[in-house]
Amino acid sequence: MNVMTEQTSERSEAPETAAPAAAGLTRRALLGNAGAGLAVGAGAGAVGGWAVAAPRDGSRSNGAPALGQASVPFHGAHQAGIVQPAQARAQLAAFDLTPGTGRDGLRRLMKGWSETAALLARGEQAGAHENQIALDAGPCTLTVTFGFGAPLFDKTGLASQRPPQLAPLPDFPEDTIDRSRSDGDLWVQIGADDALVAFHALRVLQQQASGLATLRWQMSGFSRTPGATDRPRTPRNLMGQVDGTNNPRPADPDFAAKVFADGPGWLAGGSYVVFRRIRMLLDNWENLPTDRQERVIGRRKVDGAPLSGGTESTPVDLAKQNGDGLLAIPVDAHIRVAAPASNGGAAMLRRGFSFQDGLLPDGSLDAGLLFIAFQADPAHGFIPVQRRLARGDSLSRFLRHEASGLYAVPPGAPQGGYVGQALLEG
Ligand SMILES: C=CC1=C(C)c2cc3[nH]c(cc4nc(cc5[nH]c(cc1n2)c(C)c5CCC(=O)O)C(CCC(=O)O)=C4C)c(C)c3C=C
Ligand SMILES: [Fe+2]
Repeated sequence: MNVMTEQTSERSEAPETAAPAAAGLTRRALLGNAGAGLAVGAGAGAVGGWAVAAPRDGSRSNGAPALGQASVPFHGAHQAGIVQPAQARAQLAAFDLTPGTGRDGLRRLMKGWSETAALLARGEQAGAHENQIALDAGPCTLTVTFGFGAPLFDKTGLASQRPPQLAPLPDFPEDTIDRSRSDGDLWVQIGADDALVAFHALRVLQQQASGLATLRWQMSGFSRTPGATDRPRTPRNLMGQVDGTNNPRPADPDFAAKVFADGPGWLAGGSYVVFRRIRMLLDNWENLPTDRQERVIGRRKVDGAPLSGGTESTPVDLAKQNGDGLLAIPVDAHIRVAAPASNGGAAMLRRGFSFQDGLLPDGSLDAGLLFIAFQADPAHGFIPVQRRLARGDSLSRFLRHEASGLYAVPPGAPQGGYVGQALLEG
């Protein structure tokens, strides 16, 4: 049974990569199941209008394994953490290479990090750097995804291998980017359906990097917890919108062409990821009546259906007019301005997480979206779309782009190999 297929309607088309970790190898097994029982819920109760009766051992009432037992293999053609649905918790971070690390040091680091990520993804202990933070948890769908930032290539004598697509992103109008929370030599995206499991993975990787790379920035994110809704649904963001509906789907014939890079050789089957920390002006947003919020996005808030009619999954009709002759989806609606049809076919796979980092000096919430988008080429993905959004999107007046990064995401590592091997040993 595959827990991943239960998570949302969008998720059900993801490849079946999640599986129960082998019993006897999990951290939980090491403690004799003492930590089991909390993954889904505690006892019976009414949540969102429907009754929950979670078995005390943490297993699903439909016979699926407990949430904590679901695992996503680290090894494969593509890195884990791209096509799988976003987990409940995320740790995002960038590291800078320590002066003198060079290509040999980076090779050692990527080898060690890949070994650790593979162990943790199976629910095993981390070896020399184990700190027991997640000792009694299963793998909890942990994924660790690595990316290489542009400066890494110069620092390791690999400038000739740096793809032109890694050129710095342009400045967009109204950007207020804090460079100390942006960029970096190495990007790490950790996702898991448990906060301790995600934190544990980052802490272990940080300690393992000692002497080779230091943490440049770190951010925590979250999305919907599997099992929180009555049935699998597309998650909502902190503005209350259903977010992720019109993402490319793995089953689409052009999915790979949109998401995976076809070169240079060491990157073939990899991707490019754009990261943006986007703060939401929630006080302003929430002062807007729901019907105006819906016209800002172009979809209904209650169910994510396009304003051109139908249900969430109905294709958007950008030409549809209301009885008054006005466009059903306004000219400055987010889904019109961002659509591939408005941007020469530019597309990306969005896989973001919400964030909430306390209060700003003016008392407002420091909260929003850790926007993450994987794409075959940022020049035919994020860059043209963000250019148009910054000029003509009515959502942009409720947003502040505060941090940014662009990284090349190498293909997945085969069994016994490590991420970045083709670059570092090529
Ligand atoms: C440059 C790319 C994009 C940024 C930045 C961005 C920010 C952003 N988006 C939302 C909320 C929604 N976005 C939706 C759709 C959507 N967004 C983008 C691109 C960016 N969004 C695209 C390409 C699309 C799909 C357009 C289409 O083809 O229909 C939606 C609608 C539901 C969905 O399809 O996901 C919402 C809601 C926020 C809150 C935000 C910044 C914080
Ligand atoms: Fe969007």
